[in-house]
Amino acid sequence: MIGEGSFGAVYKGILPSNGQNVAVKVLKLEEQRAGRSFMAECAASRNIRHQNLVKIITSCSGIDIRGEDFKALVFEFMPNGSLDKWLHPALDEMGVNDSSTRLTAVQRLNVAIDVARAVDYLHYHCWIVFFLI
Ligand SMILES: Nc1ncnc2c1ncn2[C@@H]1O[C@H](COP(=O)(O)OP(=O)(O)OP(=O)(O)O)[C@@H](O)[C@H]1O
Repeated sequence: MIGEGSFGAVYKGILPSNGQNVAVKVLKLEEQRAGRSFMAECAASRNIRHQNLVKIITSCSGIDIRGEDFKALVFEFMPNGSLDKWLHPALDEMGVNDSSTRLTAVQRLNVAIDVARAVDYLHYHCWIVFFLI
C-alpha cells in the first residue's frame, strides 16, 4: 500500500504482461462519492490525453472473494509520489524541511502553470468529467 485518499487505498503493482509499474486505487464503495469518482475516472480514461494528467490504464469492476462489490482503477505509476508532498514537504524536528524535496520559486511557478494547463484542458475538452463529479 502506498497511500490513501478520500475514495480508497492505493497499492503499487506490476503488470505481469509487460512488467510495467502501476498504482491500483481500490475504491471504498461505502463512500458514496467513490462510486461517482469511479464513473468520472472511467469516463476520463476514455477521453483524456494530456501530458500533465496521470494516465488511467484500465478499470475493473466485479465481485471480490467475499462476494462483495469491488471496483478499482489502474493508473500509470508516478515514482516521485504525490505533488502535495512536494508542495508541502514534512518538517523535521527543527521545523526545517528536507532540502532534497524543497522546490525553488521558479519550480513552484512551473507547477502552477502546468496545473493551470491541465485544468484548462479538462475545462474545454472533458466537460463530461466535471459533469460526473
Ligand atoms: N499514480 C500514482 N502513482 C504513485 N502514487 C500514487 C498514484 N496515485 C496515488 N498515489 C499515492 O496514493 C495517495 C492517495 O492517492 P489518491 O489519488 O487516492 O488520493 P489524493 O488525491 O491524494 O487525495 P484525495 O482523493 O483525498 O483528494 C497519493 O497521495 C499518492 O501518495
